[in-house]
Amino acid sequence: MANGTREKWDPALTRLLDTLQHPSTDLPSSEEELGFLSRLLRSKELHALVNAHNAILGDGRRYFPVLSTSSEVLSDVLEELVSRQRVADEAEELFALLQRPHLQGLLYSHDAVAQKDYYPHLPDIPCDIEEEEETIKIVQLVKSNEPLGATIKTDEATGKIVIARVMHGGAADRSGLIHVGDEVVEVNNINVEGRTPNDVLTILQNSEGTITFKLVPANGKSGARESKVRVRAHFDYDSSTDPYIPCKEAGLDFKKGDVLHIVSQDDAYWWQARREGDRNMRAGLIPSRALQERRIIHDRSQVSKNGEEIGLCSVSASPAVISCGGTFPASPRCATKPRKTKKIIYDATENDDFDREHIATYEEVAKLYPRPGIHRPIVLIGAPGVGRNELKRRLIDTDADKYKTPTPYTSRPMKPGEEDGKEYFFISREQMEEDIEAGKFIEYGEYKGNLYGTSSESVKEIVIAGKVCILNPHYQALKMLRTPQLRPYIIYIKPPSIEVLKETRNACHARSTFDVHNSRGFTEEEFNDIMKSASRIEFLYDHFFDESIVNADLALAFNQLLNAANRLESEPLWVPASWVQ
Ligand SMILES: Nc1ncnc2c1ncn2[C@@H]1O[C@H](COP(=O)(O)OP(=O)(O)OP(=O)(O)O)[C@@H](O)[C@H]1O
Repeated sequence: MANGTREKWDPALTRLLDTLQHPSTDLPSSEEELGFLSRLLRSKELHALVNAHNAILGDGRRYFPVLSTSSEVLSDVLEELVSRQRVADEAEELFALLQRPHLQGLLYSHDAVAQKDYYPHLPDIPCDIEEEEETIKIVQLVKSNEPLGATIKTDEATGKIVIARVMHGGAADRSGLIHVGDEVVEVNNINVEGRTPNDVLTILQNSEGTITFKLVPANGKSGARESKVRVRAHFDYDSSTDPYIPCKEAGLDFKKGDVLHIVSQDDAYWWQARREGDRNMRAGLIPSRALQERRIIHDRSQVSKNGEEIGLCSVSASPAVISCGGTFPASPRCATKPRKTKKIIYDATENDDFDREHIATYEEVAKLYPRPGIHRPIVLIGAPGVGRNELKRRLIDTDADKYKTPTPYTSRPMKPGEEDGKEYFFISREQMEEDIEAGKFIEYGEYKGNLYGTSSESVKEIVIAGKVCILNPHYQALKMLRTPQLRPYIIYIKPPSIEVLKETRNACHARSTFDVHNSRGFTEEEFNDIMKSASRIEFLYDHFFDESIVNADLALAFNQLLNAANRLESEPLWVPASWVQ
């Protein structure tokens, strides 16, 4: 190695290398050991590590992270950039750079270190310590208005008071000194042996200034790692009405559709979460998926047994005994089916659409950034007659070159004046049956002895051509459409109240879609059918909807649809996590 090169290296390593060249009795004697040591000391990797170490610690300064949420800042910047990509080349380049997995990985690692997201180490217990002697840590916190962010319980086995839970981002967590399982020995010099958690609470409430805990550290520290998981909630949660939450003040309320950042899933029954976008660092408690599923199953079984809420199902859980309660809406399965006079009749069996064996609690989601030239299909779902065709037609009218709807297939013979591929693709019944069997149709049905259907291929073709595919399929087609390949944006067209429905439709002389010839208005019974169908669809599929639009005033509803279509092109939106992997 030339001296010139070596000079740039760490002086201590260079000295060591020099020593190796003049072996003394203190050094390993075998050629093999000397060779190994010399190769190790010359390796670039070791020198890079030493240089990094020196750069961080060498000048005696201590470094602190400027922020510990750089990956969240990254998401914000991406969101800002997404609409400006076309403004400047630099913006487009930055957008592409920030989406690179290496850069995102680097920022995640930075945040993990900044959040001290690694295994905490306490000093080793000296070897000569007496068997009976325990290591005690003394933690002093200044009392403020902020909750401590920890819960305590009596350990069932030992009867001692222990830390049951530490809320991510709370005061206890930020101290880095209080961990789940730590035994509380003294609070403000008061021995708490034999006391209850409530006694400890009273001591804490009566104390002023600083609070001093004497704790016996737990043996195995629970990992403080903050997860990156985001979920969309499919139910409303109000902690104030939940009698089984271990600590009411720590509960996090949310509404169906809210996106939550799950920071800890350490506890099987109570997760810790923040509402996405909420910069409040303290996490709150929410029921875990397992707990919520149990509650739903229990509620359903009670509804089907008695039709009303009764009793509680106890689930023994740490740190509390958790039970389930609540009522479940009566199944709208009894809804009268709308008369089937439309051309395309969905052919699935009744049982197929009863999709609630799937229990909707939380769905893991991730942000999908729009990419120029690749448009997500827009799917309008709703009760027959609610106005989906009307809205679709209006959207296509705004730009017929951009918004396209797939041409349906039929087995009926072509009529004079018709063109293959214009109104329909005309194929033989045998061919169509074969394709249906092979799962090539997203929906299909039979009318007056002829088959009609929409093929998945024709949807894909529109997407590949860089157009926005707009569909208004039967709701049973949702499961086939909601795939990572198509990534549809599902808009539910909701009817207004029955009074407003009648009023708006009658005022515009709306044509009934239940009538084969579309020659008359909706009847009283048909209005009722629209409402019943709507509640059935909501019950079965509302966890699939990205957005709902109430179709009362047509112009207003259309405006909302147009806004949604524009948003799809310009904003990152939450989608099932599996779609972005
Ligand atoms: N908000 C509204 N106010 C008044 N009339 C409306 C409104 N929305 C739709 N309509 C009218 O209601 C009738 C039925 O609408 P449309 O054909 O769009 O229903 P659809 O949901 O597509 O039904 P289907 O699924 O059975 O084909 C049409 O005459 C349409 O113009």
